[in-house]
Amino acid sequence: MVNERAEKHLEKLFKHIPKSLFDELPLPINIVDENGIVVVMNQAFLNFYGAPDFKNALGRPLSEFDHTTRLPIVLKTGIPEVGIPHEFATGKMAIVDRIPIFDGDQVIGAAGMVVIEELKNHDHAKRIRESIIKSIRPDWEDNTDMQPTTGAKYHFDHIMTQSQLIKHFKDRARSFAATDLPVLITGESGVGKELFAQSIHHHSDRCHKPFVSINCAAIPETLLESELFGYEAGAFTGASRKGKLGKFELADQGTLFLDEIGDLPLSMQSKLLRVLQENQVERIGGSEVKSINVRIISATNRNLHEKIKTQEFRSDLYYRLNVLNLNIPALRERTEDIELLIEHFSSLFYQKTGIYRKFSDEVIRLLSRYPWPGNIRELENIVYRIIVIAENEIIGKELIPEEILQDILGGFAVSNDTVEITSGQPVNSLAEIIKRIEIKIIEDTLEICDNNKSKAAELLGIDRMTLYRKLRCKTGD
Ligand SMILES: Nc1ncnc2c1ncn2[C@@H]1O[C@H](COP(=O)(O)OP(=O)(O)OP(=O)(O)O)[C@@H](O)[C@H]1O
Repeated sequence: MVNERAEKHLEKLFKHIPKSLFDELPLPINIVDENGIVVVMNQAFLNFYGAPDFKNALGRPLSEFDHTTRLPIVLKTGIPEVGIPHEFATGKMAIVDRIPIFDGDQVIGAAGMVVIEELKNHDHAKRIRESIIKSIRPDWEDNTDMQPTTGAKYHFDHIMTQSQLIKHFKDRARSFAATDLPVLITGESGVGKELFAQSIHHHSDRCHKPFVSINCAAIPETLLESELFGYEAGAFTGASRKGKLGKFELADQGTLFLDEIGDLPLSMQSKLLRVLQENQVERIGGSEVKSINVRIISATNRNLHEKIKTQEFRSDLYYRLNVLNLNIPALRERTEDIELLIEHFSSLFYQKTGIYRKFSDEVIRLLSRYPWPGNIRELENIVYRIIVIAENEIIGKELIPEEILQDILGGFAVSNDTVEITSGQPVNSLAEIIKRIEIKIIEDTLEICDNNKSKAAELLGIDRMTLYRKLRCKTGD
């Protein structure tokens, strides 16, 4: 279906593609104009989306029909988003591309495409996708994982590590994948719990069935029940006329990932427990009970033992979820992975944008001292943040964000690993140990500040004379 208003956009973008082709094209695609109004929506898209009403979106703002769409954002930024996992308003997950359409340097529209598995066997559609992406990014190479229909994008090869401990956890998780038992993954925020959950699903017999995830902390308590169990038409005021499938039904035969399970309100805990015990769900407002076959993987960064003690988490639910367990260590407990991950994220950035940057050894050494409270997610963000502002190919320490540098310095006082107090000289007293630690901190700060003593003194919150005095103590002057 091609709206008349689309003509001028399509002329520009698809010079070589006859417009009549859109409807036969097995590549789900929709195109919006500069105002976010839908100008193209092909049959493959409607089939994929599975909501027949969606064809009414033609000529209307896409966001009215699907609040999850990011095409309006791409219209604003003009930055293509290629091979990105996306959850549609229907709860369906897929890998999508969002490509801005330019007229000169002005964005005049954006195309959204869904990378369905069937494309693997359809050279023509694959080529069209490629030419659309290359129209905006000529050096792009396709390495998108075309397994979107399951909703899980990652598998064990995506878990980069040099740490023996993580390698051991990967082996353990592989053996968990061979079973159908519930797995509870614990660990601080950003350590890769979801990556492990998706990998287990991918490695299991359920890999061709859906992987559905729900973040129990992000959804308001009042909506959680309908999100999990669905509702019948007209079940409550404001409910959709057609009713809604819950995550359990969507995940039937596959895996349901209950993220942030430690934040699940108590009232929902008992309902969840009942479903897990009976393997049956009943939609809100419904009378029919439906049997479901779902493997549960849950994750939390909370201490569930503490929550059980304070009666915020039901122990019977805990035992049901925690049959198999993985406790993923924080990044600061596996600093040997930092360099590898920096290289990994730099190379991902290069693949996506063609921009190549190398982190100097000094920067890697400094970043390895940072405690990474947000773990790998924080490291990933910092790597991208630094690369985006870097003008030269080699990244030097001046690009490390100030707050990270401050933290590295603050960390010296508490971290034994960064201060060598047993370097061959006998230590006689606490005062001497403190003196050596102080000197080590001052030396490291000077290194960070390019030997600028005023700056180092300022960072350490001491005056310059004190800094000189302390350094003189070292040399015994
Ligand atoms: N070992 C790894 N190798 C490569 N990327 C990783 C690794 N571990 C985590 N990541 C990346 O770090 C980010 C955070 O991972 P993930 O979402 O799995 O963490 P999480 O523990 O589930 O976080 P949260 O508790 O906040 O939900 C993701 O972009 C993920 O791809």
